[in-house]
Amino acid sequence: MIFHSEYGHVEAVDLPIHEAVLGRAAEFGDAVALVDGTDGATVTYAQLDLSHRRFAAGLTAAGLRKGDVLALHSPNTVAYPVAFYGATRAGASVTTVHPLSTAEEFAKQLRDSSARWIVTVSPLLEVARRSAELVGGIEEIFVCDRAPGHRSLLDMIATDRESDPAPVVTISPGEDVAALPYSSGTTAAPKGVMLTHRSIATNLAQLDPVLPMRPGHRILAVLPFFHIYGLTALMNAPLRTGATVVVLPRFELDQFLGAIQTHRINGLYVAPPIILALAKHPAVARYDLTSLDYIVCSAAPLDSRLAEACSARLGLPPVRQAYGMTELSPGTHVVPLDARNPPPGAVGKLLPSTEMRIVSLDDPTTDAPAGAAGEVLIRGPQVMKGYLGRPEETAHMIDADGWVHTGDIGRVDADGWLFVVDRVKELIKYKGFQVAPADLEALLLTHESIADAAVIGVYDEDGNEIPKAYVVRQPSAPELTEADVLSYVAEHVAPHKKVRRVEFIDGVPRAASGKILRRELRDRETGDGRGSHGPGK
Ligand SMILES: CC(C)(COP(=O)(O)OP(=O)(O)OC[C@H]1O[C@@H](n2cnc3c(N)ncnc32)[C@H](O)[C@@H]1OP(=O)(O)O)[C@@H](O)C(=O)NCCC(=O)NCCSC(=O)/C=C/c1ccc(O)cc1
Repeated sequence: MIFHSEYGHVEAVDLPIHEAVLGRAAEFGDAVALVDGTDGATVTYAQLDLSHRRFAAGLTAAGLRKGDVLALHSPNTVAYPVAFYGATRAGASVTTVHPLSTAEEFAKQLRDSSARWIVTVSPLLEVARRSAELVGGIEEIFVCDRAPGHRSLLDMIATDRESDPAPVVTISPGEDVAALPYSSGTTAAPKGVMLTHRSIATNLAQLDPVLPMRPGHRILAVLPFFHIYGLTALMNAPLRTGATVVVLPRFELDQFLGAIQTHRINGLYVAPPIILALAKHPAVARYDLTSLDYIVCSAAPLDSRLAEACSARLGLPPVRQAYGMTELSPGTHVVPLDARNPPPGAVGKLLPSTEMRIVSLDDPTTDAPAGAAGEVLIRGPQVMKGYLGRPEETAHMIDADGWVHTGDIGRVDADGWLFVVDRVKELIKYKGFQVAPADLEALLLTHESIADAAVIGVYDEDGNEIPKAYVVRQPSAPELTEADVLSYVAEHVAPHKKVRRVEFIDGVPRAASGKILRRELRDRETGDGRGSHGPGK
């Protein structure tokens, strides 16, 4: 059985993403597009429009050509959209990079994506330089602020390029890749997710009826733009509709609450750890948060009691969940802003032009019985083009009929609300960031005192899923401690991928094929086989 959207159909948006988003920028003119939440500096729509065109011209003058890949390596700043849309206007595909990636992680992404250009910020310049050295072939590293020896975006957009106008590059929206974020998927190697101009632009149109934005609306961008959630909900969607985006470089509770108060924020798009803070942290009481109209939460499972505590404390309608994934540009389900009594725990209803199946976990060719849980399959214009250079993994993810096998287990109630109840894929979500257990296992095995290792997700006291390692010591290394293991991993990975708990065991349970029997580890964790891989609902 195929579930269809009650919101009907939207036409595919056949525009380059910079046109789809900034097409009305001239009309919005002097309205404020972006506010730097750290110092209050503003960028108007007219300035954003002009500066991204100048940056495109600067990149073209530097030698960037259509089809080149540019790595954007920055926390959220007001320059981020200028760099992103400037690069796509010049014809580049933008691979977005976690600003806290280690040089090795960044180098892997540069190598896999064949990136030739980097845009970074001065505090991250050393990592960017080291990554570039590790791979070679990088033409130039630009900085969004200023650093000796590197061209600055600020100077490039200040240049009067009347004689060197923005390049005219012909883009095929359905074919050309606008964004190339990296996803851990289910395997160790992160994979480049090819999102075309059309798939991202169409997803914005699909979100319109359920999460409308408008001029005068003020949105706080604290989740990172480098992930598709932030890129879509916090950058593309508001800038397309004339709203104002207040930008913060990272989540720091007082700064975040202060920004809501100062900038009279209307809409928050967050992940579960922020709902936790809003529900429980004493600091929340010190700020005037009465400007808030709604909160949307996505990226990881949200406990419904926590959601309820948050909305009750702030006197808001129920927290709206949304569901999606990088491979889906990202949205497929949203609890609409105007839904009166969404059932607690629902992640939403199907977006327009999106189809879904719920298939049996034992036999994916058959549907699960009505109302029963099964794997969620999705089809629609927001489906990615594929994983860059990985046809087999693409075919594994998108079947011959165009269905994306999400790896999430869900059920649909009689009113069409989707509930995500578990996950079939071996992926840990730490605060909404993907962590592939196989990635950490491979790293642990490079430690000379570790004979074998397995990693699973367990839940901490706040309900966050965290990576836990089961480690078998080498017989020659009985002195290896938990602290040794934690610090070894921390030295080699971005902070969100850190192993946060260690248990030493005599042997990793494996099938005859060598595959780790994670279910046995989970059972061992909970004693009853439930709960260690679900948010406790
Ligand atoms: C803001 C969060 C929720 C919490 O921030 P945090 O507590 O500071 O933790 P971080 O995760 O940012 O940082 C990890 C660690 O690094 C540290 N850190 C941090 N920035 C620094 C620093 N600049 N220096 C040094 N140390 C630092 C930080 O303190 C922290 O330390 P620790 O507490 O030990 O974990 C953060 O985790 C976060 O942004 N999570 C969301 C990730 C995310 O966007 N995922 C989206 C995936 S795509 C998706 O799901 C799409 C869904 C979707 C569906 C439908 C739609 O319609 C739309 C979207």
